[in-house]
Amino acid sequence: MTTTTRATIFQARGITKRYGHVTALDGVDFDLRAGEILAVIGDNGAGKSSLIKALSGALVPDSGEMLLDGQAVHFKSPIDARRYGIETVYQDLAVAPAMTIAENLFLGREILRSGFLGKFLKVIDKKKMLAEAIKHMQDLKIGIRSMNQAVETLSGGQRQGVAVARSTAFAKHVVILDEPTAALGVKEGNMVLELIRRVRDRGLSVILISHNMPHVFEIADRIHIQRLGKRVAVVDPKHISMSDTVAVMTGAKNPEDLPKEAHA
Ligand SMILES: Nc1ncnc2c1ncn2[C@@H]1O[C@H](COP(=O)(O)OP(=O)(O)OP(=O)(O)O)[C@@H](O)[C@H]1O
Repeated sequence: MTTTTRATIFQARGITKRYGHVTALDGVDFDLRAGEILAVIGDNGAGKSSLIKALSGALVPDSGEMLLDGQAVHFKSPIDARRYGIETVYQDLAVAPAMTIAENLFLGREILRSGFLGKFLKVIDKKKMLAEAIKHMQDLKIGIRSMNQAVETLSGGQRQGVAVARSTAFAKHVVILDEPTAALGVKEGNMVLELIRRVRDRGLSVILISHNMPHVFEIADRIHIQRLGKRVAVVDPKHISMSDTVAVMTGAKNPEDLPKEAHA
């Protein structure tokens, strides 16, 4: 199925967020289709983080609406968004460095089993968590020698892999990745791009915030361009050049002047 024929699964309409006299989001619209990688790009201050925070429940907009599978949703916290199968990996990763990979994968969502004192006293089922962690990491082809390794002993790319694996283990619909390759070298960045493709190929939709235009062009099915708190265009990276995309992003080019096929 091509990305143009896919159903829209997550939508936002007219989202507005003001911080005092600063309008971070100025009636922004957003559409994510099933099984696509949608990149969100924009200059500093364009409102990318604010948009992602609204979509992931980390920020409650002043106005506007969000629809998941056509149903209105109101997220008051990231926990609400997670309940609907939307998981976010922030740039600072929030992995627990001293804990093992398996423990990190299930952090805050540990698998429990009945303890010796009967069904009323639950204990953490380490064996099951380890088995599921191994399976999940293998499914995503993340090569790690031991799941019992502390995360602080991993490379940057491997840590990013653990954070992505954790989000995809629990996401039913959407994975939001905030600058997942920003701190990585070329090889590790490519490894993470490959991982993102695998996540998409498993049927999840991915929102990717990135400043790295070559990465965006390599991996995105469509690109949402954010400017001054609004969505100014959604473009098809197969039918637009990187320089025209940047020109729209910075305001040097009017999106209406793009050829028809550049719009997605
Ligand atoms: N908590 C806040 N308090 C006040 N102003 C804020 C706050 N968060 C964001 N802003 C302002 O809102 C606008 C949009 O910020 P946002 O962080 O969403 O943009 P961005 O596109 O993610 O930028 P960057 O690429 O620099 O991270 C900016 O002008 C920013 O200064």
